[in-house]
Amino acid sequence: MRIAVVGTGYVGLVTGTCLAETGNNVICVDINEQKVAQMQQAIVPFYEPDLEGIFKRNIAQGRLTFTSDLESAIDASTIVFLALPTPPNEDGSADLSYVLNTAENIGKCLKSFKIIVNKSTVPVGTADQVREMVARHSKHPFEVVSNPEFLREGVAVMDFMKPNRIIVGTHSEEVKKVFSELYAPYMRQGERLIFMDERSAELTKYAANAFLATKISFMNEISVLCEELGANVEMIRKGIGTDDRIGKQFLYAGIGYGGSCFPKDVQALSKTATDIDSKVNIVEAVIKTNTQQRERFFHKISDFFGGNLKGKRIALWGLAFKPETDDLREAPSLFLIDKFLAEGATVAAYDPVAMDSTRKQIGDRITYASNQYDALNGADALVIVTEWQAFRNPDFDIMAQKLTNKVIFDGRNLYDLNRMEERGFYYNSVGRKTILNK
Ligand SMILES: NC(=O)c1ccc[n+]([C@@H]2O[C@H](COP(=O)([O-])OP(=O)(O)OC[C@H]3O[C@@H](n4cnc5c(N)ncnc54)[C@H](O)[C@@H]3O)[C@@H](O)[C@H]2O)c1
Ligand SMILES: O=c1ccn([C@@H]2O[C@H](COP(=O)(O)OP(=O)(O)O[C@H]3O[C@H](CO)[C@@H](O)[C@H](O)[C@H]3O)[C@@H](O)[C@H]2O)c(=O)[nH]1
Repeated sequence: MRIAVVGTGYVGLVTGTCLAETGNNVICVDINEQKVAQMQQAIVPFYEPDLEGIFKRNIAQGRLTFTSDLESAIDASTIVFLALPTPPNEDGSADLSYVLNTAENIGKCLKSFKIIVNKSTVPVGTADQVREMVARHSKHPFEVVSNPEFLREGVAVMDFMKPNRIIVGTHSEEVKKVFSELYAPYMRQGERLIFMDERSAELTKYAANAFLATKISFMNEISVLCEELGANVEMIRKGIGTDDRIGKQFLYAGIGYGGSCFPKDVQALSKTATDIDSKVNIVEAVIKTNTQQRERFFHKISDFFGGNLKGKRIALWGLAFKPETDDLREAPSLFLIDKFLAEGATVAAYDPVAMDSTRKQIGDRITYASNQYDALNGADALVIVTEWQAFRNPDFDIMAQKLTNKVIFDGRNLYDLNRMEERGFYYNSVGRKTILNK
């Protein structure tokens, strides 16, 4: 099939590349000309494991091309995917300007029938708005489909190639046929392609993210109880996760969820409810707990130093909001950095891939270490923010030598408590007892 993908971020480029991989002809459009030039030279513009190989292969085979010219891409395609940003407005609602401006531009250049597919995360009713916008500028027939994306950064290619399910919101039988064919190569079992109306598809995406965020906030609340009551949240996780009705995933307590999706989508769902004079009590509690969780983590560190961080050197392991990405959107590291600096501490950070993106965003407000151990030189405490594999089994002897104090605050529960006790560290993690150094 001939496909255009508008927006080449984590979703758009993965979508375009993975659709090319199954034989489709894909042209990717981005407004950022520098990014387009990079992709035309077969350079992936961000870090996403497993993308580069299939990206290069499909470019070499002529099935994956790039342009900044929307009209030529629309002319060359029958299906047009929108994978555009929907960042939060100040009031928490989703900013639809990228999607609606593009819909307007598509309307203006429509010359024949197209299926316009929204892959961005958008509030209920956006498909209708896109339809109205295109129709305002075009007399040609078209369909608007809601096809929300569920991939996770860091495993995006696998998630796209082997999805748990694909949701397609459409009322058109013709579209159902086209999508059944388009997505057949990605289906392990036929029933994973779920057709529904557009509004339900739009809400399914928010419900999924809000539910996952709820699991996390729930466990974070339990972690607070664990700390107060002398229980171990990892035991609770195992204890409840083995119940199939609960499931093992997304039960990891930590420093609260971050990333480009959960914070904004949970907020947007709450705003949607407010706009219709409804109330989503659980969702609002999830947001509150998430904020409290990261603040609580900061206060534990501050309290350790008697409430005075002035002149303290903090080593930070991890900047990305999660491992295997360079994405910093709503990363807990940025929250902590702001707090540390505001309190007069200095920060030396190390992240295996997100140092360039951090430097672009916050410049030299912190120092960037060339490896994880150099970040520890003369530090009063190590704070672990992202659970990169390289942090899981570090050399504790080197750490002990480099740190001024053998003090670790671990927001990801990476280490065994007994081993930390043997090693003589002060070790403060989430929802577990604190190990006091000898
Ligand atoms: N990142 C994820 O893991 C993920 C997963 C599922 C859904 N989503 C949703 O998908 C959407 C896209 O997210 P993302 O993370 O890929 O965004 P992103 O910020 O990584 O990428 C967006 C891209 O769109 C481009 N763009 C902006 N305006 C444009 C225009 N007018 N024409 C062409 N290109 C334009 C930008 O230059 C950028 O390359 C959002 O709604 C997001 O909520 C994201
Ligand atoms: O048990 C857990 C699982 C995750 N997290 C945190 O939750 C956030 C989000 O993690 P994850 O879901 O792995 O990353 P994303 O790439 O943001 O993916 C989410 O957001 C995407 C955008 O909507 C969706 O497509 C995905 O299905 C959804 O998992 C991160 O800060 C994680 O540290 C926890 O704290 N505990």
